[in-house]
Amino acid sequence: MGDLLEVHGLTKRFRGLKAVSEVGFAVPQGAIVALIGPNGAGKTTTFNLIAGVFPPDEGEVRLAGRPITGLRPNRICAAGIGRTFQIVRPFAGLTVEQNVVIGALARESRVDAARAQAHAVLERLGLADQAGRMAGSLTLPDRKRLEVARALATRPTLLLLDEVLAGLRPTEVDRMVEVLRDLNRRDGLTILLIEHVMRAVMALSDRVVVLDHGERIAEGTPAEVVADPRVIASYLGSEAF
Ligand SMILES: Nc1ncnc2c1ncn2[C@@H]1O[C@H](COP(=O)(O)OP(=O)(O)OP(=O)(O)O)[C@@H](O)[C@H]1O
Repeated sequence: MGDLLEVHGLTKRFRGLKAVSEVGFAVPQGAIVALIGPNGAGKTTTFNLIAGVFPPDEGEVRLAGRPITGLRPNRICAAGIGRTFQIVRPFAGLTVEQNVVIGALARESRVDAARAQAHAVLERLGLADQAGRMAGSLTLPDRKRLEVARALATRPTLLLLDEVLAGLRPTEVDRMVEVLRDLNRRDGLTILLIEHVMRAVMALSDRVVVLDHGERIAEGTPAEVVADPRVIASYLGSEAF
């Protein structure tokens, strides 16, 4: 199968600092690809460039062969890219269900259809029994699942996940890994994830792209990447995994 997402020569500078420098990689249709690297490597900036938070200084992003570079976030969402944020920010004063309905309304103008879509997603993520709770009262693992639910409710073909496993206990990590694997295998959802939890990266990813100081320093299967001396020196050597 072809590539769903293609990133070519992406560059972004912040006041002279090259946060992302000529980064290129592809996410094949139906694959799970991980973006890893030390703090400040440019991972979230790369997500922001893909999701249209700001345009790149140079480079191109294509979704299913169509250029989407520099489009606004709502257009990128409509094109089929859903994302979560590193800092989980649900509308705390709204219920879990209302939060997910808002996600669904990004792609669906009828409220009843958005509500049905929200229910399906909550069911899928095991959050249906929490639908009436205030989002602000959820535990961290449930807030993380709500964040995934909000992104999924936009009916993406490509899901961008920014550290959805951070702060979870090992059993909670395993549960989320199962949810993501199921979304990928059963629904054919293509996933690009930023993750520091290497156990999950190894378990989930078909391919891994490694960034350091804004540059792509390695790419390969999980086994290839963890054996790469450059990756060990810049990142894995300092990670407990
Ligand atoms: N909006 C911004 N304005 C100025 N500098 C920024 C901005 N966003 C990111 N940076 C800088 O760009 C570099 C890359 O940051 P980025 O957040 O993309 O890294 P990261 O790999 O996601 O790191 P982490 O694992 O800590 O989330 C850092 O030096 C950061 O300080």
